[in-house]
Amino acid sequence: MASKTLLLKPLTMYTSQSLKNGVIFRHLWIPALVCLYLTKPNGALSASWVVLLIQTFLNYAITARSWHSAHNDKVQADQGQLPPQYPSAIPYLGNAVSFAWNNPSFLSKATSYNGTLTASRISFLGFEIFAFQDRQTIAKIWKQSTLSSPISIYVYVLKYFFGLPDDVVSIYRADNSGPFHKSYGGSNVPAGERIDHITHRDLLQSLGGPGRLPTTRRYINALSTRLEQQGISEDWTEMADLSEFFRDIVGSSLIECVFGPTLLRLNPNFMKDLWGFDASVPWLARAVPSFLMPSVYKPRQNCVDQLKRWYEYARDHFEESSISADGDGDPFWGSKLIRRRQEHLLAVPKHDDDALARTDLGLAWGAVGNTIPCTMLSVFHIFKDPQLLLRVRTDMERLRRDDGLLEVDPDKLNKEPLLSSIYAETLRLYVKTYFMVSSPQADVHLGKWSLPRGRIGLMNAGVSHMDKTFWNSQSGQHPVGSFWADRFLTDPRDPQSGPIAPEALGSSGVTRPKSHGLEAPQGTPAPFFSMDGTEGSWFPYGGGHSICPGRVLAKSVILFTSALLASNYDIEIFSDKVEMSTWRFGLGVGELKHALPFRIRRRQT
Ligand code: HEM
Repeated sequence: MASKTLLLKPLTMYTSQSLKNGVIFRHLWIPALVCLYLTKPNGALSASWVVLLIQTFLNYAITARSWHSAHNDKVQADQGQLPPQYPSAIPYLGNAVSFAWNNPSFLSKATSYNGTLTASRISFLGFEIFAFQDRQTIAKIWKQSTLSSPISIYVYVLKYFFGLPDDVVSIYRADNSGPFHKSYGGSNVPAGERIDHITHRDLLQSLGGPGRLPTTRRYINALSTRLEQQGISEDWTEMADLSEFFRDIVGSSLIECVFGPTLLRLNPNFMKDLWGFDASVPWLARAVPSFLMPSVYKPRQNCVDQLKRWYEYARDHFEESSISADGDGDPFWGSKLIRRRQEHLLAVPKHDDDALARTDLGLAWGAVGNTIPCTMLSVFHIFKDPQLLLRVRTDMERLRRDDGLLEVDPDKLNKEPLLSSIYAETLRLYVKTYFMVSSPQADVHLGKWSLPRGRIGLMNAGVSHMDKTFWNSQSGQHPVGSFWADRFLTDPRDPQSGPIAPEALGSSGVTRPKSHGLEAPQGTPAPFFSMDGTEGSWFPYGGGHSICPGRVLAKSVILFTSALLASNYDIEIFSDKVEMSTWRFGLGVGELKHALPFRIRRRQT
């Protein structure tokens, strides 16, 4: 009896569930076509088309009905249910066409209901993706230790973006031990093959830990030297494109502060090839084979060859005494981070110079890919608004009087309220990265929704960054799609100020940002910068343990470059707007559709 119940229960559950979800009705075309085939009436072909058309309509109606009812049914906040399926007409194909055709607009539609961000299951080509965009769920995702390892996405990126050979990728694929010091329970990956942990430990210590300040100081020196070398005088110099200027001057300075001056001295074309690689990334991400587009693969190979040449030279010339007094920099390897990667990554099985060069290409691209366009866009907005430029210059005058700009403590600069707000607003407006998470071992409960074991969860920063119900627009004066330098400033005297819309405050525990003692020293309640409450809505760097390890360095680069240019130069940009293409949607900052011609001169002092 018991065994009969055990057998029948899943069957009846499946049938009633299937009826409820309309699964049975979605496959009526199969018996209909079989009947047509067996009876072969006149006009069978046209009748088959009619059957398929009716079925398409029926499918759409059924999935749309369950999509609406899932959102209209009262769901308890902590129920942990599967997100509803986004309506689609054709089984197997699912939402593939809309997803590929206009990805940004499809994703926005598929993850909102009645103007509120939500979650949905998007199906295509037999696959199912769990798209989460509501801020409560995203904030929960960042806190889940089981979703901390980016290894599943790493495997794809290393293979397709950087061309890591399969035998090396297999080491990453086999590593289920997680990024933490202690392996995940159940994992028996040997310590020397814990590539997730080995990579992250060095990145976190060098970019977020003791290595961050020396690296930032090297950036400050490299940038100011490069700008001096441009020979920009007090007379205007015209240049063809602000983006090119930043890629060259700011990009080289950032690469130099991590990889040292020798890489660029030995390989004068490295930056050109690195940006060539950056332009190829959307093709590589779509796995376009090299025999169809060999030109897409050329800059990547050039970068790898140049990195390998540099390794040989640095090995021949580096000595312990080359390390600078701060214990971090050296002229050959550039930084402790690179020395550690040489030591630790080459010790991992299957890793040789070629494999290391491909992961170092990842580090170089990770450093400049988003930082440089964001720095350029911050500077664009500052110089396009004379009032804003004046405010930044006034703030920098104060800082200059206290410390001098080149000697400024990077952590002190990073606390400047107006510059910080410009930085946060630039990233909000332009960074549209996709994030994927997966839990290989267990289902994950995310409050209202859940993510089953082994399934892929997807979030897009761009969708959340444009959430009209969350971001403060001061009653529509500063729409979410426009740049507003003060969006992230909270004025204690103005209840309408701050990053979060007053109507969104109070909902689901979101409160008005607190000053954390950042008021002006005289005790006047001056506007302060705070990101409090924006955790599930502002995530250009991702979140949780796999959050970008270079984020504080990136902020220093953006703030210092903006401060230096605003203080020492006049820049006139001959274009009033920036138009981004959607070709790179999901891969970080979009690509500008046009050049930004400008002129520059040194300010008279
Ligand atoms: C505005 C600038 C930047 C943005 C928007 C950005 C964004 C990101 C994002 C979204 C990720 C993936 C996080 C995840 O997997 O969840 C990432 C990873 C990474 N970023 Fe950044 N990043 C920036 C600047 C930098 C800088 C300046 C560096 C270093 C010098 C850097 C180094 C890295 C590295 C090494 C990784 C891979 C970390 C890993 O192994 O998981 N990034 N970044």
